[in-house]
Amino acid sequence: MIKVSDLSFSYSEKAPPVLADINLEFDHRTTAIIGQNGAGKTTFVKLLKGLLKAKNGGILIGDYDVKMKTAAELARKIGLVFQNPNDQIFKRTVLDEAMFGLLNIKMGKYTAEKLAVEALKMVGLDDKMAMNPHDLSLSEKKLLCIASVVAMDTDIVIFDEPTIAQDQAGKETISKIIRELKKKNKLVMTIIHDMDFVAENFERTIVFNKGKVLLDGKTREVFSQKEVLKEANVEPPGVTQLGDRLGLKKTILTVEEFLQECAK
Ligand SMILES: Nc1ncnc2c1ncn2[C@@H]1O[C@H](COP(=O)(O)OP(=O)(O)OP(=O)(O)O)[C@@H](O)[C@H]1O
Repeated sequence: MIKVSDLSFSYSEKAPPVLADINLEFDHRTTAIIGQNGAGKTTFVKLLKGLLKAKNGGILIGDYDVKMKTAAELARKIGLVFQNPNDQIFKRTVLDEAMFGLLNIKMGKYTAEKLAVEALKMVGLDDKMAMNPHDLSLSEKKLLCIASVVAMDTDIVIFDEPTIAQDQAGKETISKIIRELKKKNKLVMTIIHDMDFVAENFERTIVFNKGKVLLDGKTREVFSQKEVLKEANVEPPGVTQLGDRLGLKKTILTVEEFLQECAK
């Protein structure tokens, strides 16, 4: 679905590369990209979305060469939910905000409204459609941003730190959205520091360290490699560490798994 070949990137001629020789392929597995601050995750995602252009290397999304496509063309293929909702929201009502991207790609008003309402239902904001987005809580603003991207029905949806400002109910809503998008055969990716959420929701995990891929594999396998993770200053989820300290053989990803293993 996405093929990244020999991708390198620097913000300026003189600066050292932020990303160096990245080769990755993405299929339909839900995929988390993790790594400490400054590892290059956001830069990578901006390159996928065409917000930055790389001089070296290539990115193919299906048969699209990202370098050759306009922002509008890429908007139909790949959606990005920003970390900070205030960077994304600017319309006067929740419904207008959710419709904005669709109208921007010249969709008819009737269809745009239908898709936007469906997406707002998915995130549980359909009873707040007439409200000003700025009167929503931070958690609701984030859900609105998710709805605006989901409404676009892109093949790829990327969440930048989806769980920030979410309480447990908000996190569960986001987990449900991820599952529904996967059911629709979308590629769901995230860049994230919340390891518990990664363990619970993502099949594949890629660890970036200093602009390179340090680990890439099934989430359980990645979190089992605690010594390598240390190199990237990444701590496995709390429940994984607890299971390890108690000497459990299996790498534990969720509280349910922990309880099951302890009951054996
Ligand atoms: N616009 C920019 N101009 C110059 N350097 C930048 C710019 N944006 C990011 N950088 C630098 O590029 C490197 C990678 O940053 P990036 O934001 O991609 O990392 P990250 O892994 O997403 O970090 P975080 O987890 O903090 O979001 C950092 O050293 C950062 O300071």
